[in-house]
Amino acid sequence: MADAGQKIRAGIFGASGYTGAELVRLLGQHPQVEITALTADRKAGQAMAEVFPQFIGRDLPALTTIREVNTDAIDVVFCALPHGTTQHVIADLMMDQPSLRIVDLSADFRLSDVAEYAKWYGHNHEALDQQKEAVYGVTELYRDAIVKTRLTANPGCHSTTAILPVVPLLRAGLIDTDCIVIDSKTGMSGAGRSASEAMLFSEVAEGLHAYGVGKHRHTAELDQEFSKAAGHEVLASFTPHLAPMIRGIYATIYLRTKGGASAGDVHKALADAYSGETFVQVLPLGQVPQSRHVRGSNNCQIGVVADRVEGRVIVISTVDNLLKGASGQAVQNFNAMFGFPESTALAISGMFP
Ligand SMILES: NC(=O)C1=CN([C@@H]2O[C@H](COP(=O)(O)OP(=O)(O)OC[C@H]3O[C@@H](n4cnc5c(N)ncnc54)[C@H](OP(=O)(O)O)[C@@H]3O)[C@@H](O)[C@H]2O)C=CC1
Ligand SMILES: CC(=O)N[C@@H](CCC(=O)OP(=O)(O)O)C(=O)O
Repeated sequence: MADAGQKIRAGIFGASGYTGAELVRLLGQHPQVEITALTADRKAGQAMAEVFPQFIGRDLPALTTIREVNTDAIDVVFCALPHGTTQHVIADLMMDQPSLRIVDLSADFRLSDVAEYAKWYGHNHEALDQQKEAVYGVTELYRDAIVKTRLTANPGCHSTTAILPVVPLLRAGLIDTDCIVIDSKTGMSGAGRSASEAMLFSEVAEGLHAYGVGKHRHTAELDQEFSKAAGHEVLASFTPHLAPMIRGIYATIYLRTKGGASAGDVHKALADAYSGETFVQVLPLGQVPQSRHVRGSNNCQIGVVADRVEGRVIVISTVDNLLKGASGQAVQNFNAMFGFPESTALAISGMFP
């Protein structure tokens, strides 16, 4: 538990990116945080307000390289760098500054099996000691471990959206583990600010397409978390799609129930699992969520609808990829790690319309 009135000094690595900017926006409203370092790569040397004019008038440190950061003057690092690069940055930080705590938004520390990491990411993991300390950061599922860890590995945006509804159903033994089908759509900001020409307005607007079909990296996170929840290996089908919107993940999940469980039973299990949670909202049975209702908030809204085919149920889950899918959950995890109420700086409803 942090002392009352004590300000936590936060460094945001990768502050010139989309998730970095969202961290600056959120932490600017956190009464117990002082942002003392912001880093960039190509944009190092610029003022934050030059890169992101929405921050004009805010008193923020200039963007520097990571090497220029005085790590003695920070208590927590929010690391919003590309995967691959991240593992080396975090290994150095954890070796140099044992008291530092880190919330990593990249994929580098999410998979506890480093052979799986090498398979899905195409290179070996080279921070094995640090990997052993990492806790997978779906706050609602792993809060007890997150409170104690030095390194929280914030989950992927598609992964968070699917894991929140599916894991409680696996734990309760309500669904068939052979038949989990996740059809997930994402907004374009999920690809980051340095995205390729495939993210141009003219390539994405007025269309919809699947990508990473049968081989998207978040499949590995789903395998890990679903297998843990079921107590045996579970392989789900997962296909992401790029939708012509800026923010949002919207997952339609097809499930087969076990032992005659109804949509009502599924709904009750989810409502019970999240009854004490601020950020996961299970809608009344039959009500369908919309991405626009969680946009700009840290909420995940879940709907449960009976399929006309007996024994099947359709579960729909949606988050804002930059909030519950990334920076919002990172702040939620930070709050848990430092003993602040989890909703500090996150008590914001969706931005609608
Ligand atoms: N966008 C999203 O919805 C989500 C993103 N994530 C993950 O979060 C992380 C950040 O994503 P996002 O903000 O979208 O990415 P962006 O591409 O928008 O930003 C990347 C940031 O990292 C900096 N950077 C890039 N390469 C290096 C390097 N070699 N050394 C130091 N700094 C570097 C960039 O600096 P500069 O601008 O100067 O080049 C920029 O600040 C990624 O790992 C991503 O996969 C996770 C969940 C959701
Ligand atoms: C639209 C788009 O490209 N989205 C990204 C997901 C963003 C995310 O969660 O990224 P990491 O798992 O890499 O941290 C993707 O599908 O790769």
